[in-house]
Amino acid sequence: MSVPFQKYHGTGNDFLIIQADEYVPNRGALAERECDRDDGVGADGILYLALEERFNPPRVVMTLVQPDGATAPMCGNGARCAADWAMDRTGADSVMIDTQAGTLRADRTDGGIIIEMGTPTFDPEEVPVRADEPVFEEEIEGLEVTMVNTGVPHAVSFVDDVDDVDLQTVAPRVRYADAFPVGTNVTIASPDGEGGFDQRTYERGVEDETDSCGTGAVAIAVVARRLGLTDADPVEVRPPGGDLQVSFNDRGNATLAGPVEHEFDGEVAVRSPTEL
Ligand SMILES: N[C@@H](CCC[C@H](N)C(=O)O)C(=O)O
Repeated sequence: MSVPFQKYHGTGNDFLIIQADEYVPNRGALAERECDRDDGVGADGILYLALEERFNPPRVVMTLVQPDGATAPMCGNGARCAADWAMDRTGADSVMIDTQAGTLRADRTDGGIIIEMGTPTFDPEEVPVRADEPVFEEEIEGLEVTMVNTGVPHAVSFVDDVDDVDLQTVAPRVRYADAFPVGTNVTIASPDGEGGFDQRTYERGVEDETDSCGTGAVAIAVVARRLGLTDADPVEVRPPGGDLQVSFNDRGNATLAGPVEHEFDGEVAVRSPTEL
């Protein structure tokens, strides 16, 4: 048996998209196999999308299954890819994306897709981090981090030059630190001198650095504003895979904007339950 997929990426953060009503007996096993860049199609995750066209604007229920087989409550670039996918199918220029972290509005722009990212929080219970107070610029496993949740947890650290950091060595220690009951993504940023930042993120669930992370870009902008490191709006954030813009609206919510590309389509084999 096989199921069709569409491959999308948002600034290099790439996903297989599978319609949620396709029969996939073990979503975790499929993600582990097909996200592998040597033996599978290769991706940072599989997005299962259920399109509900009866609403105006149309709605999409999004579930991200990561390469480790687990689901994540939110994904900024994934949500932008999901929006583009839904807009291609419906002709709409706006859609609502239902995620485990809330319902987000997405709109088509000249340069790609912009999405409203919910309200970021430093509250230790909501990040979550084992601490009595919000964690600002505290050393955890050798890295000075500020903890924020932008849909998923990020440990944000500002450094002089992101390219000077050995992320593969530094990040796993922080990602698995005892302070984080559900782990954390690790995002480093260096100021560009004009209110923007270069970004690198080591992602929980991928267990590796990715070319871009949308919730990470928002985390950088939110923390930088809070620490007085920028007053730019939009804040330009540059992960290795492309350029993202983070803005702030009247409701205190961040928006995330950037390009999305539909790369190719294909099919992946799925096993029937009797073969598992
Ligand atoms: N790449 C995503 C974030 C995906 C979830 C993350 N790896 C987690 O497990 O928290 C993004 O663009 O935000």
